[in-house]
This record gives sequence, C-alpha cells and structure tokens, in this order.
Amino acid sequence: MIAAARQWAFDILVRVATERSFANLSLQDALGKGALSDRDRALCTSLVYGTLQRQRSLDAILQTHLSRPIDGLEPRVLAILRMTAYQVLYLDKIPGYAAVSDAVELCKSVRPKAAGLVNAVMRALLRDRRPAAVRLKDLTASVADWAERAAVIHSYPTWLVRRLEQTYGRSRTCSLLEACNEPPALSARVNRLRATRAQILSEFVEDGAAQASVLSPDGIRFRRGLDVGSWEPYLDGLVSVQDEGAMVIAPLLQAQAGERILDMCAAPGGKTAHIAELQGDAGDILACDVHAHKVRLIEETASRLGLASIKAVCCDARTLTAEAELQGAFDAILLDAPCSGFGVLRHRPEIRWQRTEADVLQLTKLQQGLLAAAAELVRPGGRIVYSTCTMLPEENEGVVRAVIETGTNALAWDDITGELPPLLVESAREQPGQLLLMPDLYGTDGFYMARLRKKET
Ligand SMILES: C[S@@+](CC[C@H](N)C(=O)[O-])C[C@H]1O[C@@H](n2cnc3c(N)ncnc32)[C@H](O)[C@@H]1O
Repeated sequence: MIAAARQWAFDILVRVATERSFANLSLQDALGKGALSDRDRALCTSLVYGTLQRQRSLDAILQTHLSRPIDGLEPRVLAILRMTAYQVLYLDKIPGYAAVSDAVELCKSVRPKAAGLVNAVMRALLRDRRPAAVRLKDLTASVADWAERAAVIHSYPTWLVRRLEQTYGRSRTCSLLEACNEPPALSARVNRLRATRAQILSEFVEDGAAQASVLSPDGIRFRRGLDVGSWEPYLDGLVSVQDEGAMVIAPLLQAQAGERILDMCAAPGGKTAHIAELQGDAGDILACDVHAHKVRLIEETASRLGLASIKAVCCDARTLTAEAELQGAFDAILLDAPCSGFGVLRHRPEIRWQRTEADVLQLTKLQQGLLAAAAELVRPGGRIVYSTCTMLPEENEGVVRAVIETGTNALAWDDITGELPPLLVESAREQPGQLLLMPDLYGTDGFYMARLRKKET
C-alpha cells in the first residue's frame, strides 16, 4: 500500500503543476481534513515543499538517467520522479527502497504504461551513491555562466539568480539562495488586546518549544511545528500566525487611537489586524482588497480577533482617488503591495517557477500606481508605509524613488529608525527611511519597508 503521506503529497504536487494552485493552501486544505497522523503530516509537508524547492536540481540529475527531455514527460509521471528523487537525494531518514517501491505503485495507479520507466530511473538513481551536492557540482562543472551554475545547484530560475547577483554580489546571493531553501520557522503574534506574550509563552515553559521574538514585542518564535488550526489560543483570537519579519511593518505606521487609517492591499488581513491591535481597536480602519473572496478573509480575521474597528471593502485601491471625500482623508496609509513574493519562497517555494521577469515589470507599474494613489489619499503631514515581500530592488526602492521623483505629490522619505526593533536599527542607518530585511539574517521571510511623509502644504 502506498504511504498516505506520499499519496497526498503527490496529489498536491500534480495540482500545483497543472492548476497552478498554491502549495501552502493545498497543504493546509489537505492537512485540515485530519486524515494524516502527525508524522505523516510532517512527511507530506516536507515532500511537497522540498520537491518544489529542489525542482531544477532534481530535473538536472534525473535528466542524466533519461533518454528524452524531462519536460516532455506526462505531468503525473514527472511529479512521481521528482518527489521520489527528492527523497532519495535530500532526505536521509527515508529508506530509498521504500520511496522507490511507492513510486512504482503510484505510477501503476495513474499511468501504468510508465511504471517501467519510473522503476528503471529510480534504480539507476539509487545505484549512484554520490550526494546531490557532488552530482550537481560535477554536472555544472563545464557551465561557464556563474548565474546558470548557481541556479542549477541551488534550484532557481537563472534570470532570478542573475538579478540577485547584479544587486547583491555572488557571495550574498548564495547566502540568500540557501536561506530561501530552509524550512520556515513558525511564529505568532500575540493579540495584545486579549493576552500577554508571557501568558502564551507559559504554555511552552516545560518543553521550551517557544521563545520571545527579538524582532517584535508581540512576537513568539516556535522551535517546532504546531497544529495551529486546533490550537486554542489561535481559535480564541489570542494569537495570529505571522512571520516575525512581517511584524516589524505595522508599527512603522505609528497609528494612534482615533486615527483614520487606510490599508490599501489588506487581505488576508494580517497587518490590518496588527494595526487595529496597536490602536487598541480605537481607530477607524478601511481595509481594501481587489478580490471579493479575499475580503471575506479580512472579515474572518477581524472577527476571530474580536476587532471592531476594521471595515473591509472590495475595490481596486487605485479607484479610491475618484471619491472626492477620500482625498487627503487618511492620517496614515499602509500599502503592502502585491509583489513577486521572492521574500516568502520558504513558504511558497513554487512561485520561483511561476513568476517571470515580465511579471515583475508589470508589478512595478501596479505598485507605482498604488503608491501614487496613496499620495493623494493621505492628509498633508500624514504617513505612508510602503512594503513588499521581495528582495528585487525594482519593486522596492525603485518604486518609491520613481513616485517621489515625479515631484507632484510632496512625498519625502521619513526616518524609521525610532520605530524599528533595536536589532535592526543599524541596518537602516545608511538609508533611514527604509529597511530591507533579508531571509539570511534572522531566519525571517524577506521584507522591504519604507515610510514616506506627505509634506504639510
Ligand atoms: C501582499 S498581499 C497583502 C497581505 C496583507 N497586507 C497581510 O498582511 O495580510 C497583497 C494583496 O493585494 C491585493 N491587491 C492586488 N492588487 C490590488 C489593487 N489594485 N487594489 C487592492 N488590492 C489589491 C491582493 O489581492 C493581495 O491580497
């Protein structure tokens, strides 16, 4: 019988490949059905994330055992080969024969004709005892282009590696590529209106599985996984799951009780809720998202956390400028912009294969349009926080500079060092209006954040 974890992981991988579904959401969905034991949940997660992360490296190695181009294979057969090669090459605790035997059985159940091929390729893979890193080094030894070589070894598209190399140099790029292939740490933000961090941490005193975050006074970092969906403090609205890096962003808005706030791109509402918590739920927050189904997520977040000051609406935030009464109406605006998402590759490994350079160019236009709209909607003297979860400079500083340099909106960089956690202040010293939090520094996702102030007229 095929191990349940492999069957589920295979189904998710096929869905990601053929329907472009999100691995993290498909996993959440599958694991939420409660059909898998804790051990199988962990294995299923590792198979899905690991196979997607290492896809390019796996393909390069698999190709050496195939007589035809690997991308010509039927998607289900390809998913079986990749998932099994991942176990053989990257997981030490899985016996190779068990993975291969399940691979053949899986193939018989979905594509019987290809079972012989799967068996032959996997046996050949098992016979070669060299570790993946050595095989990849040998395979790329004759590749002259550094970016191409690094892209195969660390498993990324070449264009992205080249772009990072141009921006950060080779050594930092390697460190980023490695960090983004690490498993993500789980972290949570305490809803300070309902609990204290000490209260939540007290649950973990005995096994030491959680510790206070050094990046946020409300943050907790876990040393092991947790079934958040059935964790009481989560169900009772005492905590939200949020990356520690993301927790640094809402405080930059300096939102005070009574202030009118706009969160332009708000779903699923993680940062909106953080703003409301920091305002003591005594502000007036308009939270927009362009997708109706995502607006419901904002409402669910607010309701779970017991936050009444958030009003969620479905609209393209750029169109708000057409409403005369909203011009200059907000004390502060968060623009957590739609972006390429390369800072969250640890949570969404597949986006490296889905996003293209052309997407990035399109995104920068959308980001600039949204920021220009924010400049119209904020009051004179008001603040705009612009953030993304990517390390690509054209979506970050490039967007902010382009909008400031139009010269029509009276925006200026605003020093954020006073609101940053002490650990990050040094990193922002050179350019005090912005910060890039890189995934290879503190084990967080990658985030860019900048604060702008509209000059008083
Ligand atoms: C980075 S996510 C926001 C995450 C959110 N701030 C949080 O912390 O939970 C960007 C969001 O922008 C939304 N979006 C994209 N284009 C938009 C637009 N023109 N107007 C409003 N929302 C938009 C997307 O649907 C997506 O939910």
